[in-house]
Amino acid sequence: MELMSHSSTFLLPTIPPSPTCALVVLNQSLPRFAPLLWKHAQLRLCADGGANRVYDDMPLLLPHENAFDVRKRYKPDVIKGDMDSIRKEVLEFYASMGTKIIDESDDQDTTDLHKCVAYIRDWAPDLDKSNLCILVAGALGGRFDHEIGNINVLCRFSTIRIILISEDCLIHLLPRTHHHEIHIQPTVEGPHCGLIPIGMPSGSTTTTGLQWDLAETEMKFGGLISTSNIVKGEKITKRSRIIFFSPNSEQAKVLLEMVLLQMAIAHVNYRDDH
Ligand SMILES: Nc1ncnc2c1ncn2[C@@H]1O[C@H](COP(=O)(O)OP(=O)(O)OP(=O)(O)O)[C@@H](O)[C@H]1O
Ligand SMILES: Cc1ncc(C[n+]2csc(CCO)c2C)c(N)n1
Repeated sequence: MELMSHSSTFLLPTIPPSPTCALVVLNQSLPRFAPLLWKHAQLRLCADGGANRVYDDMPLLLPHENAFDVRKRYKPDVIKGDMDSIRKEVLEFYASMGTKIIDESDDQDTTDLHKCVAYIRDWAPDLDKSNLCILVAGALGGRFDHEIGNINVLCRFSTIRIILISEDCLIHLLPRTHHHEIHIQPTVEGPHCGLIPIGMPSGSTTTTGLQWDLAETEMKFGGLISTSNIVKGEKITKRSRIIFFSPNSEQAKVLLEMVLLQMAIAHVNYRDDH
C-alpha cells in the first residue's frame, strides 16, 4: 500500500512550492489566519454567504488598512451556491469587479460547499488530483447539521485532499487506500489530536508517534475512538511525525483532527505581509 504524506505547510508564512491550493470560504466568521490561506491559494471561492464574510470580516482582520482597498484586494474568483444567503450589495460589488457568479438555486439536494468542491474538481481536469489541496475556511464550530454536511463532503470527494479548517483545529480524511505519514508543524499544530473512524468501524489500525498509540486496534462508534490523543513531544524545532497504518482495506476512512495553537497562528498571521 502506498504512503501518503500530510503536512499543513499552508499555515506557515512562506509559500509552499506545492501542491496547488484552492480556498473555499464558508458562511462563518473568518479564522484570523484567513489572509494567509488566501495568499497561498491559486483559486479562491466563496460558498454563497461566505462572500458576506469576506466582504465584512477581511477589513476587520486588517484594521490598519482602508476597508475599500482590502475588499478590492480580496476579490473571490468565484461565488457559487444557491444564493439565498449572499447580500445583494455584496453580490453586486464582486460581480462589478469581475468575480464569476454561479447561481445553482435549482439544486436543493447538495450543499454550497459540495457545489464549490465540484467546481474546483472540474476547474483543472488535467491536474493530477494528488497535487491539489482544497482548504475550507469556517467549516467547523458552527451549526451541527452544517458541520456534519461539511464532513460528508470529505467522504463524497474522498479522492481529493480536502482540509476543513476552523479557528481551533483542522481535520482531513485519511483514506483507507493508503498508509499515512503526518508531519506536524509544531509552531502551529498540536499537541492534541484525534483519530475518528467515519462511516463504519475501522477494523485494525496501527500508529506510531502518539502518546496513546494504536496497535492493530479496532475503532468504532460505541467502542473505542481516539480523542484527546497527544503527539509525542519532540523538540519544538524538529517536525514531529505520526505514522498511521491502515492495513485492512475493508476498514473505515479515518478523520484526523489536529488542534491549532491560537497564539502561534496569530503570530504567523501578524508576520504575513500578503
Ligand atoms: N454555522 C455553520 N457551521 C458550519 N458550516 C456552515 C455554517 N453555516 C454555513 N456553513 C457552510 O457554508 C456554506 C454556505 O453557507 P450558507 O449560509 O450560504 O448556506 P445555506 O445553504 O444557505 O444554509 P441554510 O439555508 O441551511 O441556512 C454551507 O453550505 C456550509 O457548508
Ligand atoms: C433528505 C433531504 N434533506 C434535506 C434537504 C435540504 N437540503 C439539502 S442540501 C440543501 C441546499 C442548501 O444550500 C438543502 C435545502 C434535501 N434536499 N433532502
